[in-house]
Amino acid sequence: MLETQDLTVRFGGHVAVSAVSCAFAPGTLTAIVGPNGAGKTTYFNLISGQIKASAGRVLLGGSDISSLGAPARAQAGLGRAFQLTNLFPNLTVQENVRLAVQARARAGLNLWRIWSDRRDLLQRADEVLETVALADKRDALASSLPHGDQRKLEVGILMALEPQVFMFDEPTAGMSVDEVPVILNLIRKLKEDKSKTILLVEHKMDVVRELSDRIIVLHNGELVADGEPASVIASPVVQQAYLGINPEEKEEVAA
Ligand SMILES: Nc1ncnc2c1ncn2[C@@H]1O[C@H](COP(=O)(O)OP(=O)(O)OP(=O)(O)O)[C@@H](O)[C@H]1O
Repeated sequence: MLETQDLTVRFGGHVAVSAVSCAFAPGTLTAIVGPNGAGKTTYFNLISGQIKASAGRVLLGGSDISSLGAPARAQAGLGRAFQLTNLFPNLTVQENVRLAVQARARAGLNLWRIWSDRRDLLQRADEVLETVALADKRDALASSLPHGDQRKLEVGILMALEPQVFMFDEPTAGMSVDEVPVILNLIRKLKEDKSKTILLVEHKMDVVRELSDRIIVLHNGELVADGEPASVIASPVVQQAYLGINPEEKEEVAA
């Protein structure tokens, strides 16, 4: 579904992502882990087209999308949650999702079509809001929602866009303890659709271990480990050097 070939970016003399080659299959959730500054977010930015690669290629469904900008990549099927920047703060929760449903339906700017399809669009928007547990807040302004609800709304918008690839960068960051399970449940639900490819950047190893089918580890921009979760997490070199875990804490991680 998604593949990077020798993907590289340099900022001045610093190689932030270095010749990363990796393929991500449909029906899998791959966690991308590594210490701060390892290049995880930059790798995401290269895939979604936020920044331009210095070298290498990104393929989606076998097509080379390297020359496309971020909007065209989104249209091609790459869906990324952007730390709340996808939200229209002054629109209601329902309107935010409705716009995403509409974009998906490619109703575009044809006003007649928008009007005639409006009921369908709203119905689909409401279905999505049920899924992300925001139906009772459909009339609230997005800006008035607490942080956790805004993150849920962002996932809802992404779901409404129905991308082939879902990219989550620390989706539970800044959430309260009781909000975290809601987002994790949503990602679990997404996993049930075996046609979707999910990429997750996440520091919380308990989340990674529970959700992922595969873990890749970046360090200094390089791909240094790739495999099924138990073996990657258990690997001493990954624990000590790349996840910053002391050998004494190993028992805790393995538990
Ligand atoms: N636009 C930029 N210009 C210069 N250097 C950058 C830029 N973006 C990222 N970097 C550098 O690239 C490296 C990788 O950063 P990146 O944010 O991708 O790491 P990360 O693994 O996501 O870290 P974290 O876990 O802290 O979010 C860092 O050294 C960072 O300072």
